[in-house]
Amino acid sequence: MTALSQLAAQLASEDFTSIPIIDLSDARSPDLDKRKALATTIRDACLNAGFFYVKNHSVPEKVVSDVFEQSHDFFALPSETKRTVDISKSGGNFRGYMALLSENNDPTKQGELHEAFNLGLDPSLDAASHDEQTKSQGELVHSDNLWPAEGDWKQAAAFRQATLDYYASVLALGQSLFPLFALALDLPEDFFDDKVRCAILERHDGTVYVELTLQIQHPAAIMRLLFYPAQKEKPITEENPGIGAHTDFECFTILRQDDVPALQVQNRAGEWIDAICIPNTFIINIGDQFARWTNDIFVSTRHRARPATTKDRYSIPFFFGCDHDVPLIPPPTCVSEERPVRYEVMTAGAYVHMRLSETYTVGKSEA
Ligand SMILES: O=C(O)CCC(=O)C(=O)O
Ligand SMILES: [Fe+2]
Repeated sequence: MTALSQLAAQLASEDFTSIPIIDLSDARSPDLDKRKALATTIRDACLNAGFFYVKNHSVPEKVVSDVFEQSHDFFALPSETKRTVDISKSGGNFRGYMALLSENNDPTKQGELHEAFNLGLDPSLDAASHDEQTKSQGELVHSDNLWPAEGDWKQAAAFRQATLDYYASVLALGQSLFPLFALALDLPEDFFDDKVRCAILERHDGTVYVELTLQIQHPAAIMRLLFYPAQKEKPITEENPGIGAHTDFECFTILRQDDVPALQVQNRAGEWIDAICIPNTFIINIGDQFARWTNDIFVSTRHRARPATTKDRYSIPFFFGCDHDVPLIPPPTCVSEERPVRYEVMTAGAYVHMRLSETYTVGKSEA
């Protein structure tokens, strides 16, 4: 058995009652030993809870507060205005606005008490990813995002700018985690470089942008603004949760929550552990694509959102996958005699599309 496989078996059998907080200050340290030490703490979290907080993550707080402000204003718009960017107009591409009760992460339930605005990589950041060549891949089409028009909402341009600034900053954070995940898996630090092909550009004012070139055709990162309105008439129940119990689909999720608690993570004993709100942190959780790719060395853990019924809540999950054309072949360190390959190899795009189609009935009927 490989050392990693042995450790995975051990940590997957131990339970957790809290979620670790990991300091990312050493993520870009010139000292390899420091990067390795950080990767070890990340490894233990990925093999055990599948969830961890990160602090000192380099995303500017102003970028975060701006997008939350815009999110508040967007969801406060009249329903007709929000419907101008309804997901049904995205050609089966899961972009745009989703109204209350239009989603079911747990298919046994009756609709979820949140609204959402979904976006992916924007052509203004990467025109090349929207060309015909990309569309011919036939797996998951990267079409334009749906943005409110200035004629419908005078703040539309500021909304778009704040949302894209956040997207670019969190994309950069996500990309900076891949070398650490590689070290965590006993792989060369650059293992994921050709599987997540974005280059990060830092602007003189410190804003991080992402340089995307022609070869980057499948940047797979979907961000959602989520709004859980306070429920006075229709209380949050088992049947109508904020978000029902589920695992995420992509490699990992970078979640920012506001100060209204809701997120809970299920441990192996079946208990729901509160993922409390910790200022200036993001929560990272492993998704099913990474669990599958690593032959279940990394664990993808069930979670749900059950906000208090008396307060509005806002959160922003950012689902980071590898490029859609990459086949999910388990790396050699994740396979051993005792842990033979567990899953059929699919490309990342085919896998995510399959999972999205199961959850979003709107996207499915349009696809
Ligand atoms: O809003 C939250 O805290 C959790 C959101 C979530 O789990 C998801 O969107 O997958
Ligand atoms: Fe989730």
